[in-house]
Amino acid sequence: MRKRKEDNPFKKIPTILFPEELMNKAYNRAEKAADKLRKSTIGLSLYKSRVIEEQKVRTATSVIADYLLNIVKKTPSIDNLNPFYREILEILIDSDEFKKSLGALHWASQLVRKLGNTYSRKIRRAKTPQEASKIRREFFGRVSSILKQIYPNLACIAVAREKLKNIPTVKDVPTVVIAGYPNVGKSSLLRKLTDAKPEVNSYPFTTKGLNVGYSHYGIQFIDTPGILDRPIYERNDIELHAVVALNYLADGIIYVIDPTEYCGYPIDEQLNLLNEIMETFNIPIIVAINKIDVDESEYRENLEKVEKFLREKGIKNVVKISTEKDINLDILKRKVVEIVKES
Ligand SMILES: Nc1nc2c(ncn2[C@@H]2O[C@H](COP(=O)(O)OP(=O)(O)OP(=O)(O)O)[C@@H](O)[C@H]2O)c(=O)[nH]1
Repeated sequence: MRKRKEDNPFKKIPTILFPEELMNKAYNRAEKAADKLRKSTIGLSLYKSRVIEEQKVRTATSVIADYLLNIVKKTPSIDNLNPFYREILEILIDSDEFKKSLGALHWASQLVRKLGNTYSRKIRRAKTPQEASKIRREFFGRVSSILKQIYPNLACIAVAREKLKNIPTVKDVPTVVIAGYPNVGKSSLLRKLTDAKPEVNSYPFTTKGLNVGYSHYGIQFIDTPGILDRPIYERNDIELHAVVALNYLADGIIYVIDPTEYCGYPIDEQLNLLNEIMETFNIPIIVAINKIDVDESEYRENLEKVEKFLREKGIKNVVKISTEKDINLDILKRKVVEIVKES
């Protein structure tokens, strides 16, 4: 599966309670349950205290074991994760530690349940109310030390949750990524292709944020400052993961070229990056030659270079545009819809 098919799966991870908070929750619930029984149970004091202490143990067991198991169940399994999100996860957290931590929570949940059964049985055999209460205290002590043992694992999941839950949900709609050197006109183009003001989302990909815009014809456009705007071989590990993530996400790429070089980047560098992107992504590319409102005599030589390059590479999806003067943007939109349909 190449494309993401679900919303941000990390949003489902429940809030992580730390050992002390979880123990407090278990104590409180156990006390409440015991209170109810105190009022409703009649009988000799030994029988009554056994029933009450057992209730405390059982309530605490289910609070803690269910809570831990719920985290494990609601946390997406890395192996089944859509590749787009898996790449993001690799960027943000140590996935081995994440897996190990989930394993630890599962282990702790089962152990607490087992202890709950063992100690409940012990309480039923207690010879005095004091003994029943001592056994219950011992149970709480053991559970507390299990939770302390998994403290680093809870912390790992909590950190992962914080980092992952805010990844904006990139909608499950056809997606086109806009690439090109800085200042070639990518943000202007994004604004022209989409209806509302694009959302700027913080993304693990880049410190600059990721601009996402939606069009009325159902396509999502993403501008990726900091990622596809200079040579890919200069990328660090994190950014390489980001490139891979984009590869999973995109149905098409618009590569914006500024032949006027007003952007500050020579045309040769712009063509090199286009070449790299074509080699890295196995996705249809449209080349948008921007700023053609500028007098052609200023950049004719560059334009010829671009056209020669495109001919040699066999790139046919090419549109000369001006985002500023709205030239040929309709043709570009039609091409976008075509390549997305094909993809
Ligand atoms: N003449 C002309 N200038 C344009 C055109 N499109 C964009 N520009 C100008 O180019 C500059 C850069 O435009 P942006 O849209 O910010 O470029 P960008 O690629 O998003 O830049 P970064 O966000 O830095 O990556 C701005 O000064 C725009 O006004 C165009 O069609 N014609």
